[in-house]
Amino acid sequence: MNLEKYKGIIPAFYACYDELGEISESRTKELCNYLYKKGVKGLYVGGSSGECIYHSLEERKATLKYVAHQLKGKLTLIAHVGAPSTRDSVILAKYAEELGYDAVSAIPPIYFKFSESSVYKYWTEIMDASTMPFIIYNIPQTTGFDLSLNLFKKLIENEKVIGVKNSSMPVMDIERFKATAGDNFIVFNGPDEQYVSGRIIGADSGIGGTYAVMPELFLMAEKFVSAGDFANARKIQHDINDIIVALCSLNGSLYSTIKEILKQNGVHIGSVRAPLEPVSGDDLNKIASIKALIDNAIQKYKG
Ligand SMILES: CC(=O)N[C@@H]([C@@H](O)[C@H](O)[C@H](O)CO)[C@@H](O)CC(=O)C(=O)O
Repeated sequence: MNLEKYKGIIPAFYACYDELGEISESRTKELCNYLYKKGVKGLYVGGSSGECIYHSLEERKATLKYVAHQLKGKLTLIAHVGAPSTRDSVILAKYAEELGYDAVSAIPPIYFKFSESSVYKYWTEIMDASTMPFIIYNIPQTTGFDLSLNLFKKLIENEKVIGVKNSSMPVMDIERFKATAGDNFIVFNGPDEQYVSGRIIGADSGIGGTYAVMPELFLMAEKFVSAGDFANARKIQHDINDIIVALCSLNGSLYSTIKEILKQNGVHIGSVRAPLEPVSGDDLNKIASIKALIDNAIQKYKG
C-alpha cells in the first residue's frame, strides 16, 4: 500500500460549536476551509482535541459527515471512532467508510481497566467492521492503557493495521514501534512538544492537537527535518514549545485557549463543552499575547 498520503502535518480537528454549544455544520466547514488553505496534509477527526468523549453518537456522526462533505478527496481524512462501547465504535467505523474516509483509528476502551486480550478484541472488531486501513491510537496518559510491544506485534499481524498514532511521552516508544513494524508502516508522532525528536527517532508523520492553531510552524518544522536542517528544526521546536507552555498556562482547557486564538484569526468555532472550561475573566486578556507569540514566530521563519 502507498502510505505517502499519511506523511505530513495532520492537525487533530476541533469540535466546532454554535452559540448554543451545538455542533455547527457551517463552523465545521469554516475550520475545514481554513486548514485546507494552510496546506496541511490531512485531518484527524473526532479525537481527543475533537472532544469526542463528550459527544453523542449522532454528534460524532455529524462532525464526520460535515468534514467529509467539505474535504473528501482534497485531504487525507482519518476518522477517530473509539467510543466507550465496541458497538458504538463499530457503528462509527462503518459510517466513516460510507463517507469515504481514508482510514479509521481508535483509542483503547476507557473507564474500566482492560486486559490486553480485551483491547485486542476491541480493536480487532473495529477493524473487522470496515475495509479501511486502521491506525492504532496509543495515549496512555488519558486512557491509562499503555500499548506493549507484545500487543503491538500481535496487532500488526493484521494487514489492515497501517500505523500507530503514538501520543505517549517517551520518544523511545516511537523508535521501538518503528523498529518493530518497519518501512511499510506509519508511526505518527503524538506529542507536539517533541515533533522534531519524534521525527528524527523514527516517526514518519505527525498528528497533533496544537497544529491547527499554528500550522505554519509545524509545516516549517517538517520542512527543516526533511531537509536535514536539524539546527533550525531545533530552534523552531523551541519556539513551538514556548507557545505550547503559554497555551497551557490559562485556567480554561487548552482547547478553549486555542479556540479563542482562532477567533482572533477570524475563525469562530465556539468554545468547549463542559466539564472542559472556557477561557474567562482576566485570562481573556492574555489571549492577545499568546497569539502574538504565534504570529511573531511565523514571521521569524517566513523571512
Ligand atoms: C494528550 C493529548 O491531547 N495529546 C495531543 C497532543 O497533540 C497535545 O495536544 C500536544 O502535544 C500539547 O500537549 C495529541 O497527541 C492527541 C490529539 O490531539 C487528538 O487525539 O486529538
